[in-house]
Amino acid sequence: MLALGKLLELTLAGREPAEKTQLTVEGVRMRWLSEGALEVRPPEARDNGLDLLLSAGIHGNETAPIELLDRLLHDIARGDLKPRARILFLFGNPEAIRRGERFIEQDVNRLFNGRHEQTSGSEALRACELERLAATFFSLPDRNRLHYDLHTAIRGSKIEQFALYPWKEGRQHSRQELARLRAAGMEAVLLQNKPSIVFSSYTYDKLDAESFTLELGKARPFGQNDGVNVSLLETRLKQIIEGTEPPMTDEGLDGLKLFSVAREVIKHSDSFRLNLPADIENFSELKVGYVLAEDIANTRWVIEEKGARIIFPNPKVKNGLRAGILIVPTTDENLA
Ligand SMILES: O=C(O)CCC(=O)N[C@@H](CCC(=O)O)C(=O)O
Ligand SMILES: [Zn+2]
Repeated sequence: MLALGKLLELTLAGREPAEKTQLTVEGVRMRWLSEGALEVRPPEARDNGLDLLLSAGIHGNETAPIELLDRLLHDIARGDLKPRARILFLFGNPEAIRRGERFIEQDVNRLFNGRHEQTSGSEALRACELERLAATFFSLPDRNRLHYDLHTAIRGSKIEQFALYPWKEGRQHSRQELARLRAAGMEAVLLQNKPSIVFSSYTYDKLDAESFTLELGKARPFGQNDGVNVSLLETRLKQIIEGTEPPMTDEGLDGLKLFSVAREVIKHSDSFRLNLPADIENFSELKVGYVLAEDIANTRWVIEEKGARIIFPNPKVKNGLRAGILIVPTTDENLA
């Protein structure tokens, strides 16, 4: 296997490779760009015009997606997987990955779309570098752009695998992309309805990619991910990479559940209290009238929406950040 296939090993050891560019026997070029960043380019004659960004480890303790990208890279470096797409592999927060922590000082996934400029520290610099790497990668004209930012969740979930689809004024969510996600094993998609500061929102909003955050199960340490079944996603990614994806039928989206954001619950102060059991699962339903949270100056978050469910409840976030998302079921009538 080519040494650059060991991007994860290099990243975990904090090392730069001696050789920055290597070629497989089939002429696939692997190029190390920066810590945790590697570009794969097929020979020109095989290139099918897709630019695919695969990122993981934006949160350092979310190891199943990192292991998945590591397997894909090994297959490419051995010549077992023969790309027809250009690919950028990114391990988002190398220092947090080495320490097995979600982040060190600041959550990198709250520092995109301008946020890193309002703060300082190594994670702000990394978010800036990730934006630059993504922008350079997606700068070639007339190509299809796709970004999957892979995550696992802090808690268990009534729906294990789901995607979050960013929003941009004047742009419609794509039914074709939802069909692709369904084929990749996603059971639900959350359609955003306002701008956001996460990585997938940056590539969707600023770089015109079709972009998604994918949640694949519960976060566990390296080597303990047997409970996270990524086989459908892995198969689909290999097909996307090799240009062998079976045609997608988009009718009915095969039972894919769609949700939209009703409200983001923002923690405003240290007085914030979330009235949920510590072990509550994502997608748990909340009854109308339920007092979900309380904050400074007697402010209360009361459930008003019928069929509301909670995802990513987390009272430990910093003040000013999202402490949960209230979602409601929606239909496919506004898809492009
Ligand atoms: O389990 C949790 O509370 C968080 C899991 C996670 O890291 N999710 C992403 C979602 C990003 C998005 O909103 O698209 C995050 O919170 O950064
Ligand atoms: Zn995450």
